[in-house]
Amino acid sequence: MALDCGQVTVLGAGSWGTALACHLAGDERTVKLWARRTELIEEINTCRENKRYLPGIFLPASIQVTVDLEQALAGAEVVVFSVPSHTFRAVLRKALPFIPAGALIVNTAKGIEENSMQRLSEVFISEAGPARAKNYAVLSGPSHAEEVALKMPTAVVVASASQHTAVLAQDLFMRENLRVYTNPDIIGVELGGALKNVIALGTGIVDGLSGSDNAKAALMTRGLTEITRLGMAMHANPLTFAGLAGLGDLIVTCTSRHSRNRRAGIAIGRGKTLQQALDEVNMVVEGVRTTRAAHKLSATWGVEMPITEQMYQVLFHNLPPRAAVNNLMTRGKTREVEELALAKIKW
Ligand SMILES: NC(=O)c1ccc[n+]([C@@H]2O[C@H](COP(=O)([O-])OP(=O)(O)OC[C@H]3O[C@@H](n4cnc5c(N)ncnc54)[C@H](O)[C@@H]3O)[C@@H](O)[C@H]2O)c1
Ligand SMILES: O=P(O)(O)OC[C@H](O)CO
Repeated sequence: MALDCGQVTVLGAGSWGTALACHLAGDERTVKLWARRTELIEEINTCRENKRYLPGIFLPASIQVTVDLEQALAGAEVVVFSVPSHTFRAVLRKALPFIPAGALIVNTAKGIEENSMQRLSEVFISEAGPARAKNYAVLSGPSHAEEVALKMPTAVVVASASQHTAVLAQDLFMRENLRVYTNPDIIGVELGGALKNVIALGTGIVDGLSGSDNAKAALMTRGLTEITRLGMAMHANPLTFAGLAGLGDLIVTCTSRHSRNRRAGIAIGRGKTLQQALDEVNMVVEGVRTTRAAHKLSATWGVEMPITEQMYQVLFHNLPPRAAVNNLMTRGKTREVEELALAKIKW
């Protein structure tokens, strides 16, 4: 049952913002879509299509596109952020003066701010103040825009410091084709959504190198272990990583042809430089910045993250991918479940 609210404003007219605007349109409400580029407005107004970011999807007339942030946000009861995570602080800062008090804010970006190492809810609080945290939710999980736009069955999760806000966001997005769960663990949901991109770059590299299914399964499983280990140090609920924002998104991003992170990894595995891979994908590949942030977080929290370490060396220090694989395979022997004590399983 969709939330009965008036105007929704979506900030960011890339693949995800456009797909979510389409998803939310059509319930007798106005959806305003804020885009950065004027050319996109002309294209959408004439063709009702976002050809670069979501080709082949019809945008209903109830979606109004604008480049004017003040106009986009006037009267908004819900504001959905769908800008790349590294631009979130700047866009938020510009938007805040125009966001009506009490509006529900849903962030759909997946990343960790590189310099501050802040999760995006922390970025939000640092800009908007703690009083607004109760209106803030994050939406995450395995949800490629191309499939949501085609109404393919999808399940996602919303997390918020406030249960009331999480349920409002759940009601807003829930449809026959989109099942929405709530989770109080905002730390885990944010970390899962951001860190899976590092692993997806890695499985993409394996696809580019050899296509070994065994190696990809090992990377996904051990990747999830190190994400969970960092998450636990940062006070997330370990079970969140077994859910949609953890395992679910890891699976889709590591295996889908739609994944930009995986595609960038494939190009690197085939011998392209990082820059050549990014140029080839030509859309946001958040795993690159997230690898730097995760590398710093691993040092800050004193958590061992061997896959992240090797990805960091490949992306930023020209370590050949085959050498990275070899480094991972020849590490000292260890136990599978390091947190044995926590799991209360003892020999
Ligand atoms: N595409 C998906 O399937 C999907 C699914 C779930 C979550 N997300 C998340 O949504 C966020 C947006 O991803 P996307 O796939 O829509 O990206 P995209 O590459 O398709 O589009 C990025 C959009 O952001 C705009 N942009 C770039 N820099 C900007 C800036 N400084 N200010 C304002 N706008 C700027 C671009 O013009 C473009 O419209 C990311 O954090 C991503 O992880 C994406
Ligand atoms: O295309 P990717 O690799 O950035 O992944 C997009 C979404 O995070 C999938 O849920």
